[in-house]
Amino acid sequence: MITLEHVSKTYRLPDGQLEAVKDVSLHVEKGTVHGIIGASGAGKSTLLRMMNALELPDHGKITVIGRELTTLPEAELRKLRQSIGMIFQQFHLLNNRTVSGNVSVPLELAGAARRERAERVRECLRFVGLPDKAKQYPSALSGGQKQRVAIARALANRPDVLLCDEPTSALDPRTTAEILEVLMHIRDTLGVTIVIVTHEMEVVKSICDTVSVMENGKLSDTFRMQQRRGAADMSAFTMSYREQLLGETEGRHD
Ligand SMILES: Nc1ncnc2c1ncn2[C@@H]1O[C@H](COP(=O)(O)OP(=O)(O)OP(=O)(O)O)[C@@H](O)[C@H]1O
Repeated sequence: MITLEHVSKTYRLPDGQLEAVKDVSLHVEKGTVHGIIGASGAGKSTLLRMMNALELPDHGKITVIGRELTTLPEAELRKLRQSIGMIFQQFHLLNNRTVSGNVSVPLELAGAARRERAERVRECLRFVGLPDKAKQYPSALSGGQKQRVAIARALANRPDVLLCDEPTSALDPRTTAEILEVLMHIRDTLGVTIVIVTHEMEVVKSICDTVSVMENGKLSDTFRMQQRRGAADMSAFTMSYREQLLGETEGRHD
């Protein structure tokens, strides 16, 4: 569903350049949740943003839903982006539009008719459990409710892929668990392929089928979560992400 082949990205800065992503290759299978975990500045968000061409790589090939993003003309890229939803840590809702208005935005951009939009907005708000908030403005909602609205907006155009950039980092543990439930429901009932960038181990443990670890712009490890065994009795400071998540060190999955 998503394939990256030898992808690199360098940012040009006033005083030099910064290699944010270095020669990354990765395959995410259809209908799975793939986690990208790693320290701050490792390049996780940059990698995610390249999966819908919000950032373009300097080198390498990115294929999403069978289309090579790196060679698509802008008009086709815009169309393909309708099949790739995205949610963010800070929700990015429009404060001057109601909940319904926010969910309606991608449908308006896609040229959907008013009646079809209204029906789809209702469906999406029901899906995320907020049918009664349609007429509220974002300022009247809790963080968890705002993220549900952002998820409803991301689902409006029936995407095949959902990209999540630290979706629970601004939320408390209980609300985090609720949002992760919604994401699992999306994978299980809609078959959407989900990529989730996080620095929270618990998020990966709860919902990821496969995981990549990013360090200094490179993928240092990729593995499946069902290889999980007993928790190792080691300090989190000396254990690799793989050991902390799986309690073992074998079984590389590329
Ligand atoms: N638009 C940009 N211009 C210049 N440098 C950037 C830009 N975006 C990111 N960077 C730099 O690239 C590196 C990787 O950043 P990125 O946000 O991808 O990492 P991250 O792992 O997602 O970090 P965090 O968890 O803190 O969000 C960092 O050093 C960052 O400062």
